[in-house]
Amino acid sequence: MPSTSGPLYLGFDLSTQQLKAIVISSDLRVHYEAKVDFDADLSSKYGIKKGVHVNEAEREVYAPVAMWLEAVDLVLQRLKEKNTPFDRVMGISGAGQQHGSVYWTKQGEELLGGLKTGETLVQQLSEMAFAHPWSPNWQDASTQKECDSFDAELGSENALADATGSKAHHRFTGPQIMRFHKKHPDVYRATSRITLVSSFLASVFLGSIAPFDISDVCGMNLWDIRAGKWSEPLLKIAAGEDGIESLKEKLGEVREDGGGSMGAISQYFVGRYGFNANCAIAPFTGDNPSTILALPLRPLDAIVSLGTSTTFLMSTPNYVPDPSYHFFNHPTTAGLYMFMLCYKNGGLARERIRDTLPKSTTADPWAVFNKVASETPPLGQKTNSDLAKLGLYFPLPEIVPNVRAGTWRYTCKSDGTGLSESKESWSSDDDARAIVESQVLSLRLRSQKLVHSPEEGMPPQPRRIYVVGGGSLNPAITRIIGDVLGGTEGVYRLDVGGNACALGGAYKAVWAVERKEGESFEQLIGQRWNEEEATVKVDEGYRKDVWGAYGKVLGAFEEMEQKVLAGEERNQ
Ligand SMILES: Nc1ncnc2c1ncn2[C@@H]1O[C@H](COP(=O)(O)OP(=O)(O)O)[C@@H](O)[C@H]1O
Ligand SMILES: O=C(CO)[C@@H](O)[C@H](O)COP(=O)(O)O
Repeated sequence: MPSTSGPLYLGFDLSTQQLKAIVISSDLRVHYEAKVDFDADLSSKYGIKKGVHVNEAEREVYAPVAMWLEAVDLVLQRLKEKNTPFDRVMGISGAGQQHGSVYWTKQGEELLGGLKTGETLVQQLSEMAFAHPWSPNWQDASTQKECDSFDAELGSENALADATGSKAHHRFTGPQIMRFHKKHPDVYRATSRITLVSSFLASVFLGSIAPFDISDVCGMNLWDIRAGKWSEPLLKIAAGEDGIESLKEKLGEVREDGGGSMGAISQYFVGRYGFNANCAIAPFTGDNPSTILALPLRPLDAIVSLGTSTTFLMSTPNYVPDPSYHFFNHPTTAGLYMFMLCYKNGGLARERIRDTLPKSTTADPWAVFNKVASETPPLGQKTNSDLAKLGLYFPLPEIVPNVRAGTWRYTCKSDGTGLSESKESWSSDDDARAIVESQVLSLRLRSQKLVHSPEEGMPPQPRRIYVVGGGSLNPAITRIIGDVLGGTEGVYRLDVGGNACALGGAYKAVWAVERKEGESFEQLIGQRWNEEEATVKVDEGYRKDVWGAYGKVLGAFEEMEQKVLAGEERNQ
């Protein structure tokens, strides 16, 4: 039953394919939800596919900013149609897909502060508020040269990872700005402010340009995490001949406090939708930092986010950066960090394999995929003497490892020896299981340094694995996650389906407004979070024999990646 009194809090997730909104009460119960699917609702107007445009020739991927503005009004309209009492919403926060950049004009800042309630956001902003109509998307792979400069600037990719939490990556905003500046110098100079997607969405609700938040800023290769300030040498190479000061002005400040209020909601939303004029706009963050806020994550618990991207997330007090993964500041708690692995070939790569199978005759488009993936034995081995099947499925150039698009199929013996490229053709049934196994084997390989034995006699693995995102609804996928990754307490789905990220944003809004002096996010949410209501166990997790079988081929999996990477050099 929707709550009939008391404050409500609104969380957003502006992701690659959708804008999602969720409304909760102080006790964290969900009362209203709505979403806009860019392909289903707006592709006829914006011509996007899976939320973006692609320029193959330059490996560019980008999204129309105007589409996001239109989606904000549309998702609020849909919440209104569900009779959401906007006048009771006392806090708003949320998240945006990470690394994307938005280029505002000076006039955009002025327009933001004087929006008329009789016209929509897209009518008032799309023409004049942006120096560039597009936002480079995290799937972009056009910045290899710029990444080489970033990796070299501090001496090595290790030094860059140590300073900023990551080595240089195509999608990271610093290399993106560096290329943007070279490719569009006049547009760059006409740019008054550069925001991330998260601070773009916060700015729309705030009615002025919002600062970066302390976590999402770590996805730029520009923020010195240890020093807690912009890295001057890295700003310098991004800024080019226009100089560091002009870029500093465009970037603005970084807000250290993930909570509190950046100001009251823009009058546009009060007048047009009836929001409470005192509704606080809290900092918005990246989609992955927001996802780890969707539950009080304990050390050694892990989240696998099965969205367009596949990400593996853990919260840790230890800053142990390495070029093979990512570290970000925690979005609400100083002294904690978010460990992240991120893969470009996530949901869409799984969809492509699904679509090679016979079409499902039921309402579930994944029914056939699930059947064959579940009925195919681990590693495709009908007997232990059969060769184990290992594959890599990258319809897009991959991030981890940094390799060209392609599909590779190898086999090895059960003990991991005898790795060789597979000579016989594999069936789509083989591929259905192998793509999920390969994605989870990569998570296991790269998270080894972050996990230890959760209890006496158990091998190093996460204690609990929470699955979120669209793919978390899939029982075949969650079973393979348990088989490969383990989880001594099992695999759990956050029972908000694909909405964990928006839910994390809503929880952040509750904490931002209701926290007592010095009360941490973990304390406040931990006291109110109802685990039984919020999660459902979807798999047993650790099974000794099958977990051990995957462990025996982990070295072969890594060797396969090395062979493919070696082919990368030959291919260049
Ligand atoms: N039942 C399912 N099985 C597997 N994948 C699914 C299922 N339902 C949705 N998905 C996948 O989830 C992805 C979208 O998840 P979502 O978390 O909403 O993504 P994002 O946040 O990146 O927009 C799509 O790529 C879709 O293929
Ligand atoms: O690039 C990353 C993280 O580094 C991606 O996780 C993006 O942040 C977008 O993810 P989706 O929410 O669209 O899957």
